[in-house]
Amino acid sequence: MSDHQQSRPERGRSDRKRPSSSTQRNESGARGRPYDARRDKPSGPPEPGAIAQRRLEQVASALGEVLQWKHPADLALTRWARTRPKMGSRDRAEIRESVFDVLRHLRQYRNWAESGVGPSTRRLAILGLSTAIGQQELSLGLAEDERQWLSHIRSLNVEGLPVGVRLSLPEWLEERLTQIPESYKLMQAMNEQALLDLRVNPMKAERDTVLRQLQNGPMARFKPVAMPFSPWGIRIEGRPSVAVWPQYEKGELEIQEEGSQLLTALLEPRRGEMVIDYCAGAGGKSLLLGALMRSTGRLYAFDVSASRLSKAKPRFARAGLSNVVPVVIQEEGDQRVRRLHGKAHRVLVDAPCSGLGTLRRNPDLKWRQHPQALEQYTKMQADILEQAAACVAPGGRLVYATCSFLPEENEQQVQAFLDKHPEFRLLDAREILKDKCPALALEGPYLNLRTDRHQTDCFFGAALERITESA
Ligand SMILES: C[S@@+](CC[C@H](N)C(=O)[O-])C[C@H]1O[C@@H](n2cnc3c(N)ncnc32)[C@H](O)[C@@H]1O
Repeated sequence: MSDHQQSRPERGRSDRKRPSSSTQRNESGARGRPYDARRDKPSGPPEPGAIAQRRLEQVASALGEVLQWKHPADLALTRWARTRPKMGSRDRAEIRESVFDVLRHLRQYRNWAESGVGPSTRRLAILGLSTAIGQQELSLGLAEDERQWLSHIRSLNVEGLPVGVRLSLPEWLEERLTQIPESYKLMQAMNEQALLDLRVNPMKAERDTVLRQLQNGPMARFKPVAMPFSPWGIRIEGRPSVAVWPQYEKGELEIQEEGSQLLTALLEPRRGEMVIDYCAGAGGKSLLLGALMRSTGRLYAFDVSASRLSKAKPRFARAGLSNVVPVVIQEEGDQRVRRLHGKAHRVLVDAPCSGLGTLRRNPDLKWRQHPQALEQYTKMQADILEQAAACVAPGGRLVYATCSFLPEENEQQVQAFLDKHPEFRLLDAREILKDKCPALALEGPYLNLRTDRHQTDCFFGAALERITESA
């Protein structure tokens, strides 16, 4: 289940300043202090390739953990790293980048890994690490046959491979992509790393003021720029710890993907209204909703998960929001939900979904999702939409959203709802967003964001209005 959050930022390649292979590094990659790969011997110059060898072993070990698919890749990596406290942030970043590269290209890499000798996880690790640190640096730590194998693989022309292998798609997903226009371009874009998206808190700061501060201070090295569409968004390169930036600590800045910002804008909450974020999770969208309401009125943050909601509470406080009421609700028949029937001006349903629109950040979802899970999601989405819609007041707005590109989770879901509920009508997202996001080009009445066209995660949003009271 995806929660639409950006996973911990990955370090962009442009951010990497790699020491030359002859430079000595300690285990965390810092220059100057010699790293002793033999550990129990006195400190001295590393043996040639010792660093690359050790890194390769680490990547293979981390992959062994992640490829069991017991947990999302981010969590599996965090657990794996927890048992290796001596690793520095640079070690972790390089290992993560290598593992994620393997996850993005798993089908293609498995295809290549069938050739060569030794354990296949090691060959996958070689391919991932060669992307992360470069073939030349890695070669120092390889045996001669591995070096030859890697050179051979990297010289092959991927254009000759079947599409599903070239793009590393599971077969079930490859089949479903036939429903989606220009799906090749879409999936190519989804195999790229995403940059890191930030959002200014409109209650506390102006986007351009914060942007100037970042561009003129030490954060300038992350190349902050205004987002193309979101009026609150700033995009940066690299993987800095934004949580220690003063603007973040003051609640002026949040991490939020641009697509998620635009979805929130589709609800257009106003001061003094009663608004429900029906699947609030850790509060990613509630934060912007509350700020757009200028902390007035009442914003109910509902979720069935107490642990997710508990993560949202400190974020609301940091953002200076006092209008949010977090409520852990029951999946069905919740009395507190019933009491709000027909009362809310705006309701957002940020539904649980396959999360396939976030493959840039969560490439493991390709391998962890499956058609049976999709059936469960679509059923759950229809049920939640039904319950949330009951809370919308006459003339009120309902926004249904997912971070998926699959029609069965998106347009088809909305169409089925509209067929059943003539008291709702579809609004045109282009009309709603045209003043706030003048550069945003949409092809129909839905907010249909695609990574290849909008450089955001794939988000879907439909704005509906209740035109008469339901019977
Ligand atoms: C896509 S995530 C929400 C992400 C969140 N809106 C954000 O921006 O951070 C979907 C959420 O729906 C919640 N959920 C699942 N079933 C639900 C139900 N029946 N009613 C309300 N929330 C539900 C999940 O716990 C999860 O937090």
